[in-house]
Amino acid sequence: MHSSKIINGTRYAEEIFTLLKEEIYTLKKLNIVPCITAIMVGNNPSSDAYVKIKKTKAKDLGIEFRVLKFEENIQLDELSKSIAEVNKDSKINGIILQMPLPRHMSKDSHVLLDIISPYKDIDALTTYNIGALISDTHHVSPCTPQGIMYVLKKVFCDNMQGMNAVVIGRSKIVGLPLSHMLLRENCTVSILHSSTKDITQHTKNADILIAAIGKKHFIKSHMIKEGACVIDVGITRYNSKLYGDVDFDDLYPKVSFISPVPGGVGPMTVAFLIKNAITLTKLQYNLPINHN
Ligand SMILES: NC(=O)C1=CN([C@@H]2O[C@H](COP(=O)(O)OP(=O)(O)OC[C@H]3O[C@@H](n4cnc5c(N)ncnc54)[C@H](OP(=O)(O)O)[C@@H]3O)[C@@H](O)[C@H]2O)C=CC1
Ligand SMILES: Nc1nc(=O)c2c([nH]1)NC[C@@H]1CN(c3ccc(C(=O)N[C@@H](CCC(=O)O)C(=O)O)cc3)C=[N+]21
Repeated sequence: MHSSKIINGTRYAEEIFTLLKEEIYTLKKLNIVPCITAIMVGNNPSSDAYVKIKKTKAKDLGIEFRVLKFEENIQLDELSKSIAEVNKDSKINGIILQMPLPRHMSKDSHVLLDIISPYKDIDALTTYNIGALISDTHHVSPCTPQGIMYVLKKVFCDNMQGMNAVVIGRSKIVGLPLSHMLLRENCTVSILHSSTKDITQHTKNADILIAAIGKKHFIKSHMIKEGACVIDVGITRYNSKLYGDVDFDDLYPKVSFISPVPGGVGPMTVAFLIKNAITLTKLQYNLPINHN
């Protein structure tokens, strides 16, 4: 059982990195150094910050991390060709197409993602890997939802059966895959979004509430049930400070568990990104993979 009310994502991430270090060491003995490439399009200060965090962690662990940056106004054809080249490069084991893409190409994001081989798809966002998750035949799944499930399993000692889980947000990278994973743990899942009529009516019913919206301090204490477990995914940068979707101080007295921003879900995302990269590298070399 988790001993404090505050879910310490940084500590859980360290737990995962300790295990991953051993796997990286084993690969090294076989002369294999996993190599990740992040593809960035346009200038987005948040994306720069996130990619920097990923790169620093990868390098710390002895994993190679390359960044390929393209101009915002690059043509779709040219970008597609470049992604295909990275995909073909046998030295590159895992690819991240950093989201969001510039507005003018966001409608084409699935076309661009599907250029990536499912065996190099660290974010598990290709059509194949989304299908594999649903059919339970996946090797990798999206990083942030994996990180959230890891901490929830710790908090609830692997038993979430019958709990009401309410997810706000239905993106392909967070809300949607997370909802599926909660369903697989036998939670009763509600997915809320921008057209949901009475958000509070649903959130008040949540034993587990997950906010993945991107709206600063959207969740206030009157919106939750006494004793709820609240996971804050949203990150808004405002005056160079980070804010979650949850008003932490307001909710704190009422919750059983709460994840902070920063120091909650973010570090878990990075941990599972590295884990996925190692899994994909092992698959490419036909080595046995660790399912834990
Ligand atoms: N900590 C971490 O590791 C990560 C954090 N994030 C952060 O999480 C947040 C969400 O990211 P992402 O899923 O990519 O974002 P998207 O913008 O793709 O999705 C946001 C979701 O929130 C819903 N939404 C927006 N406004 C409201 C509202 N007023 N009421 C109810 N629902 C609303 C949208 O509904 P609709 O579908 O109807 O538009 C949409 O489904 C962002 O702040 C992002 O920075 C993201 C990934 C990892
Ligand atoms: N293709 C793709 N894959 C992603 O995984 C992806 C993406 N696109 N687009 C954006 C989101 C966001 N994201 C985060 C990564 C690290 C932290 C993180 O480490 N946060 C720390 C510190 C944040 C800081 O100090 O800036 C924390 O919350 O404590 C957060 C968020 C990955 N994303």
